[in-house]
Amino acid sequence: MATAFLAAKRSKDPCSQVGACIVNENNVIVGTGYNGMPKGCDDDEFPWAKKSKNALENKYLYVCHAEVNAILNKNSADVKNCTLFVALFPCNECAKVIIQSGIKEVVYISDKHAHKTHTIASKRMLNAAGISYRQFIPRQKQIVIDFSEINWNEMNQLPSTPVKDINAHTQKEKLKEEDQGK
Ligand SMILES: Nc1ccn([C@H]2C[C@H](O)[C@@H](COP(=O)(O)O)O2)c(=O)n1
Ligand SMILES: [Zn+2]
Repeated sequence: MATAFLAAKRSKDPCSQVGACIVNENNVIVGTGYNGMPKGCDDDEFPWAKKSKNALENKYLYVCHAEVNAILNKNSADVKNCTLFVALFPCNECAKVIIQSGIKEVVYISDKHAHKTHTIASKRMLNAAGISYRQFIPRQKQIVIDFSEINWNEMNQLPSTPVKDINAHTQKEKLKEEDQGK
């Protein structure tokens, strides 16, 4: 699920960044995706509005949902018997693709649109197709990714000297020694 949330960070949707991650029966990741405009449809040019009176100026007619992108991005022959992790419960259009792709389980975090017809239709299809779904309740609310952590010293939790700096230091010492005629 964390991988799904990480994928979501790439979405240009200013309102809802949704990510999805598919794993196979051995829990190996076979695809990730996030909500975005189709290839060739510039994420910076197509509209991200929600409530324009002109439907053509809203995102909904254009955006590819995270679940569909994850399925299309698969790096395996197929996604049969795989599990899909997704932040939001899949809509009816995604449910159709999920069913046809052979995914056997959906794990989601939020079902905030449970009352809406697209979710009710989605559940009706998933139930009929025998695809199980369950809510994921995270044990921890946050995971922090700290890129500087790799340079931290295990013993005292102080940043250790990055390799680049060690080299710079050694080079400085060498130049000093040369200057001193050593
Ligand atoms: N399961 C879902 C649900 C929604 N999305 C995408 C589609 C839109 O880009 C956005 C929803 O927009 P909102 O009406 O919340 O502003 O999330 C998805 O990819 N997967
Ligand atoms: Zn959808």
